[in-house]
Amino acid sequence: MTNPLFYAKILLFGEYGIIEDSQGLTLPYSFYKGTLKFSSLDSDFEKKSNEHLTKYSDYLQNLELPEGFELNVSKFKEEISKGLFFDSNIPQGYGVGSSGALVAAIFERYSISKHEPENISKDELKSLRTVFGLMESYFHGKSSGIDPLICYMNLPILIESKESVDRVAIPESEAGKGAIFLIDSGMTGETGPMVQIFFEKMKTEGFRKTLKEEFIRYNNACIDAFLKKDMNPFFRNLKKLSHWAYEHFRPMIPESLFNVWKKGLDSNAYYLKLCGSGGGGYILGFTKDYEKAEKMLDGFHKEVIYRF
Ligand SMILES: Nc1ncnc2c1ncn2[C@@H]1O[C@H](COP(=O)(O)OP(=O)(O)O)[C@@H](O)[C@H]1O
Ligand SMILES: C[C@@](O)(CCOP(=O)(O)O)CC(=O)O
Repeated sequence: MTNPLFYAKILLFGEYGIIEDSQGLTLPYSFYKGTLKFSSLDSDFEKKSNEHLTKYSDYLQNLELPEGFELNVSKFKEEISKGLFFDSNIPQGYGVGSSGALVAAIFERYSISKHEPENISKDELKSLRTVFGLMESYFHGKSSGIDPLICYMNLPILIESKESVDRVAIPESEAGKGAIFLIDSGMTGETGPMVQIFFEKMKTEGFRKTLKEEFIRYNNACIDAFLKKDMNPFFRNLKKLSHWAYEHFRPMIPESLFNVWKKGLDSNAYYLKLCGSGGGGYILGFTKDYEKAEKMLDGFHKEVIYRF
């Protein structure tokens, strides 16, 4: 039997806001995926992945999980010694959840109690999120646990607040002129340092105030409008969100995209926002006319993730 596949994820809305109790919306992204596999570890990638797993298994061995959750770490270690690696094309440090997919795959294979994603209640989702948060913290410091959760469930997830997450139905993608797309900044980013910059900014009262009164308001309004497919308020709030990030999330915007970020705001042809913590990796773009936006963003590598 082959092992299950775990997909990349896209945090469409909620980066940083979810740390401060905003809503968030996250989707599986099946273009990239990973699965646990055995091999003779001939390639560099396989060898390196296997080494990562060895280090991670040491962390898991010392990790206390909440009651009712336990991982069979000795089986994990035994399988690592037999050539286990995570066969994944999810780019690392790109904000699309390579470590989340890995955590979900490990949990699926080594959790002693079985959890069927189809039958999980809202309360169990909350406990799973806590477990995943602890497991994923190894990779980039404190983790919200959302990445492995979405990956494990393989369904869009609405983050309602710090305490509460639920499954959500996303409007069907359809062949229209509009698109949501990823732009490659051409460099990797690291979540830990970016989150640190965010907390540094949070020490200033002015920043806390604008985050709460503006950023979180636009963010939540975007989610609301997107789920209702209410495209005019959606784009109105997207513009505000993009402009706010241009002013206040400057260190998180990869330099290679700084000018085109502004160009989108000035022309209204498209709007850019962070995709996860930023600093590198992918940035998200939204446009009512992809053909036009694509021409304006000539030379950048793009991937369309949703059409409307
Ligand atoms: N295929 C893989 N095999 C082993 N470890 C992996 C693999 N993919 C990702 N990882 C682990 O996840 C880390 C990257 O996770 P992270 O820094 O959170 O970035 P991302 O935004 O891609 O999740 C890597 O440094 C590595 O430890
Ligand atoms: C920046 C943050 O809000 C979103 C996650 O970012 P990333 O998808 O791991 O790059 C951090 C977090 O909530 O864990």
